[in-house]
Amino acid sequence: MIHTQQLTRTFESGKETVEAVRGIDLDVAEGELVAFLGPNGAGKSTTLRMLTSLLPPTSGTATVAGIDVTADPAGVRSRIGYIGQKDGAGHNYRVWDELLMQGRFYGLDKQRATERADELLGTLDLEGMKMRKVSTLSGGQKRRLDIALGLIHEPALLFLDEPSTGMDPQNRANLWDHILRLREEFGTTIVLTTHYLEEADTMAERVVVIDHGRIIADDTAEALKAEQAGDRITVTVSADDLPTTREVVGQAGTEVEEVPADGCAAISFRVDAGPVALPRVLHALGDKGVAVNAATLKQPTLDDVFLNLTGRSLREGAEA
Ligand SMILES: Nc1ncnc2c1ncn2[C@@H]1O[C@H](COP(=O)(O)OP(=O)(O)OP(=O)(O)O)[C@@H](O)[C@H]1O
Repeated sequence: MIHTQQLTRTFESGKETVEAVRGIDLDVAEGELVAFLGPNGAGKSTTLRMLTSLLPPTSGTATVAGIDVTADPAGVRSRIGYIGQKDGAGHNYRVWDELLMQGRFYGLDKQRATERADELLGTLDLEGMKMRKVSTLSGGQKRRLDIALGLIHEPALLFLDEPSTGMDPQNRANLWDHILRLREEFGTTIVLTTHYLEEADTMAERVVVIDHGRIIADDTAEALKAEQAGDRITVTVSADDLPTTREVVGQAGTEVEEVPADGCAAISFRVDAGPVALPRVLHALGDKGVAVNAATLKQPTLDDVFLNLTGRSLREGAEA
């Protein structure tokens, strides 16, 4: 569905050259749900804008839905839906009129535009809003209308730039229900950007981590966490039990770290499958007569993955 080779975009800003996207190679298959995750300024939106033909690449190539973005930008646009960061609906129009206008803009005849508008009002739970002016909708309703507008011409590929930014958790969950339903019902390929870690983690099946204009990791959230960070067990034992604990832990895991405290020490170590390893380690320690004062298991987040890859926290970047 998407194929890019060394996709690059630079901006001239005064005397400075900003390398926003530096050679991205990406393949997205039909039906995938892919999240671009990265801190502010990483190049996510610029990449999306090139893929949607809104911005010409400085160099490199991109084929989207079988069409070269540089050779035929209008062809790309007719085959995709794009929902940008700012809402695109005209605030003085009624929801229904907005949908019909968008349908006609994409070349649907009146009957088809009406059918699609009706379908989408249903799919996106906006039936009650049909005759309301856009300006009177809540933030979550407006965002759902944006999505309906992006889908009116039944694109097989949908791009969403930070679809849930600024939404409260309930609206965000609701929006995700709708996005996931689109996939299930229509097999829509979805590419979105986010800097919400939890969102990328739980919703997208594939996470493309972007930093400084480059893809630095690309896999399922599960695989990224297992490869890049791993589960960590920490056991606290008395100083007397330290030598035996070191021995057991050395056999059970890797990357062992020791933090001494008053008369005791916390030993933490990395394991592959924490929930399985933890009881085994506790058993092994018990068998050797070690009294464990406390034990914790920490499973990694995508922030740990980002930290491991870059030495920086994505959370800090996102809040900057
Ligand atoms: N029109 C422009 N002129 C100059 N620099 C630009 C322009 N558009 C983007 N940039 C720069 O390109 C870099 C990448 O920006 P981009 O908007 O793609 O990042 P992003 O990952 O989408 O960030 P955010 O999460 O904040 O939306 C940033 O350094 C940004 O300042």
